[in-house]
Parts: sequence; structure tokens; C-alpha cells
Amino acid sequence: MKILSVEQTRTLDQYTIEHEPIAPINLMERAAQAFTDWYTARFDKSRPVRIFCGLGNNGGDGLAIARLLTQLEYSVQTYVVRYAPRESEDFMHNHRRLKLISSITYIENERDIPVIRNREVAIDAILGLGLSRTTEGIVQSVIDAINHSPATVIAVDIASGLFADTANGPNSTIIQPDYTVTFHLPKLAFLQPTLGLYVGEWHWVDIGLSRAFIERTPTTYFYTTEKEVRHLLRPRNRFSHKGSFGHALLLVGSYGKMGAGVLASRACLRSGVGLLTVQVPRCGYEILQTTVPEAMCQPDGHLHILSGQPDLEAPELSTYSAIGVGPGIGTAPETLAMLRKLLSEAQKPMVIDADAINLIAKNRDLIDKIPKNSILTPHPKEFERLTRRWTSDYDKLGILRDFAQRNRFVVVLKGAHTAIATPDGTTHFNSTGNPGMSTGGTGDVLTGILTALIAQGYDPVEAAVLGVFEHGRAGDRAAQNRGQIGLMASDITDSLRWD
Ligand SMILES: NC(=O)C1=CN([C@@H]2O[C@H](COP(=O)(O)OP(=O)(O)OC[C@H]3O[C@@H](n4cnc5c(N)ncnc54)[C@H](OP(=O)(O)O)[C@@H]3O)[C@@H](O)[C@H]2O)[C@@H](O)CC1
Ligand SMILES: [K+]
Repeated sequence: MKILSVEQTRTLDQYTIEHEPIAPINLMERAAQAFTDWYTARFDKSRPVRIFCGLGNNGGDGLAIARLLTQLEYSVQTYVVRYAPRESEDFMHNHRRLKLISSITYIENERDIPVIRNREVAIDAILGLGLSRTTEGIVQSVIDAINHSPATVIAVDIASGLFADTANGPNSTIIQPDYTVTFHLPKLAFLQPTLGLYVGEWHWVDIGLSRAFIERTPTTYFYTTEKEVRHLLRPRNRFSHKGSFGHALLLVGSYGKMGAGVLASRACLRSGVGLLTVQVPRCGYEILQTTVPEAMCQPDGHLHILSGQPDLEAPELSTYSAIGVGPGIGTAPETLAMLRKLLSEAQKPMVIDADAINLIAKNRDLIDKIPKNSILTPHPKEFERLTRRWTSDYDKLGILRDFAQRNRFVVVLKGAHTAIATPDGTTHFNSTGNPGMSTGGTGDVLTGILTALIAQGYDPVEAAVLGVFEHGRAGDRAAQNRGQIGLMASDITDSLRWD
């Protein structure tokens, strides 16, 4: 799914109005109806509704929603926050229609703000995509009152005061909704970790905006949904054999951190790799052979860490169709030497995670040695070590895009909506996963998955988008079975399902 800018979204509305064609007031009615359908499917009439409307089209939506809910016999009280002398045309139209069936309260001063009680629902239709400056005055006071109330808060289209794709200034007053019900495609703001408070649980309702326009509008931001992923997964040929699915090499583990290696190895095998060889310190040999009998194990000459001196005659690196390195390897000097040699010799895109990233961050000359199109999977702290500290989520997105593009890497920045930046400058946000996955070892599982996909011949960008999505989806299945709190990394591996 594409993520469009505010400017593009405005043009999309306009294009739909001209080419469907549909009168703007009818498009607003469709939006209000879609919101109302969403609302009535979840909230019954026992909960009083207070709808707060601004003077633009977001307010117009609010007035139309008030009329539709009133007609359905919900208990509705409508407020218009009078912050300016002018109203939009469609606002005025809906204002006239609502006036015929219900009263409207005007908020001009603080004393006009009602007390919002427990069990009530506050619908925020004060400001939408037309936000052009930080909120102040009476708008700010109403937002504060809603935020401090015990009511369930639902934002229409976007929380009032939240910019959809640029940073809000410090100390901005913004609605903190429990839900956001949005009419357009997802907005960039919905996917940023520090803005979660201003989004809540977001839902998209379709109001039939022009698909033709969306298809031909260029964007660098995408949101991965099941629809896209379905096209990426390759079906298996009946006559295939284990050689058809590649031979992966994982370099993992150190004394006390062999679990990371086991997690990555099991996930790799559960993700369809044909053959797997795992290189571990000698202390990990029996552990790996016992816990992952499906894998071949190649012990390092060093007892506790990977030093790159194999104990046995090791095959050429070119034997392997994919190489993954990092989980549990530590940052010992011998391991750095091993990584340096590995990066210099590897010819194909690799998967680079955890301590391998930390070693690279401390030895920046290694960046140039990483094969082009390799996948790096940092969490935010590791990414900061690799680049620099950011001032906002949007600043971080810029750093991420530049880093991936300049070095020709695929960077998987892990988080609530993992962001995948590609060498061609696009960024893909993931839609699966849950907070239960914030636990040790889930990153190791992802490394195993990605290495398996590359080994099977998936292009690195496809592997990253598909692998991150399925990793999150397996996490969601695991959370359904056990709940989020009890979720462990190995549950994710056990919940993987590829067909
Ligand atoms: N177009 C369509 O077809 C559809 C649109 N739809 C709906 O319309 C919404 C967008 O509507 P919109 O463009 O009228 O913007 P909206 O946010 O309601 O208000 C703009 C007004 O607020 C003012 N203002 C700005 N910042 C302010 C501040 N901090 N404090 C105070 N005032 C401030 C601003 O002033 P100005 O910047 O012009 O000075 C202007 O007067 C969209 O989110 C969706 O809900 C749906 O019905 C689907 C179909
Ligand atoms: K709003």
C-alpha cells in the first residue's frame, strides 16, 4: 500500500471529485458514513457521544457523523469549536442539516468546554489534514480537556494537532486518541515510534478514493500488507529437491550466547532453506548438534568465540548461497578479524545482525567491505551507533534512507513498524507484529528467516519485506496462543507458516 504526502492526498481527493465524479459534499457524506459504520459496529447506544468539530472539512465530517449517529438514535451532543471567523463550505452545509434535527453548542471560551465523563465517547473532528500551524488558544484548551477526560477518544482521519508527515514542534498540544479512523491511505505519522501516543489503534476505512490516481502517483513510502506479500511468496515446484532451496551458512554464537545461534538456526530451517551449515565456537558444537540436528555444524578453532579459524577443513565461501552473521558472536578482537576476512571474501549479499553491526559501527572501514545489497538488521540503538543520533522520527527516516542508498544496503530498522530502507531510496513499513515480540532472541529469529530467504534466491529487498512481514505474523499467531506477555522468541519460530 502506498503512503502519500498531505499534498498528494489533497490532489487525490480533488482527482476523485473531478473524475468519479462526485460532489465534494457527497464525498464527505461517504466519509462520515464509513466512520459511522465503523463506530456502530463497535460501540452501542448506551455510551453518550460528544463530538467536537472544527470549522474546516474535518469539522464538516464531524457534523455529518453527528447527524448520522443521531438518526440511529445514539445519544449525541455536538460542539463547534469557534476558533476563527470562517467556516468551509461543506462545514456550513452539514451545519445547516444538523441544525434541523439537533442542537449544537458553541465553544468560544474555556467556560463553554463541557465536563467529559467516564463511559462517554469523545469524537475528535476539530482539525484534520488542513493543520497548518501549532494549536493554540481555545483549540488547545479543548484538546487538553479531551486528553484529561476519562472518555474513550476517537480521532476522525487524524488526531487534531498532529502533522501527518512532518515533525510537530516541541510541546505541541495534540489529541491522544484511543483510536484513529482514517479515510485516506495510512499517514506517515501513524508509523513513527514516538508518535504512537497521538495515533492509538488506527483503522483505515475505504471511501473509494481513485485507485487509478493512487497507482500512478509516485512515492518512496510503502506500507506492507498481506496483499503485497502474497505476490512475493514463491510456490514450490513438485519436482524440487533440497538443492533447489540453497545452502545457507550462519556464523553465530559465543560462550554464554549459544542460544542466539540456536534460535537463528531453527528459524532458518523453518523458513525453507535446503541445507544449513552453522559455524560456532567449539563450545557450541554439541549444543548445536543436539538442539538442531537438521543442521550441519562446523566448529571454530577457538573454544569460546568465532575466530575464523575452522577446526575442520572448511568449504569455500562460494559453496553457500547465503551467509548470515551476528547473533550472539560478541565483539572480541578475534571475532573482528573473522568478520573482516569474511566481509572481504564474501561475494554475495549477506545478512548482518547484532554484534556484527556493533563491530562494523566501531570499525567503520568495514562498511565499504560489505557486499552490495546485503541486509543489515539493526535495532534503533545499533543503527544510531552506525550513523548518528536523530532529532525526530522524520530525521531518523532521512538518515535511514541516505545510509541505505549511499551504501547500497537493505537496512531493516527494527521496531513497532519495522522500516526497511532499500538501495533505490524507498522505505517499506511493516504492518505485522506486537509488543510481545520485544524480548530477547526475536532478532536472531529474523536473521535466520532472512538468511533462508536469500539462500532460496529471493532478491534481498523481497526477502526483507517478506521475511519481516512473516516474522511479525508468526509473532501475532504466537501472541494469540500464549498472550503477548508470555511470548518467547522460539514461539515465533514455531508459529511460522509459509503457505
Ligand atoms: N477534501 C475532501 O474531499 C475530503 C476531506 N475530508 C476531511 O477533510 C479534512 C481536511 O479538511 P480541510 O482541508 O478543510 O482541513 P481541516 O483540518 O479540517 O481544517 C482546516 C482549517 O483549519 C485551520 N487551521 C489549520 N491549523 C490550525 C490550527 N493549528 N489552529 C486553528 N486552525 C487551524 C485552517 O486555517 P488556515 O491554515 O487556512 O489558515 C483551515 O481553516 C480531512 O482530514 C478529512 O477529515 C473527508 O471528508 C474526505 C473528503
Ligand atoms: K481530527
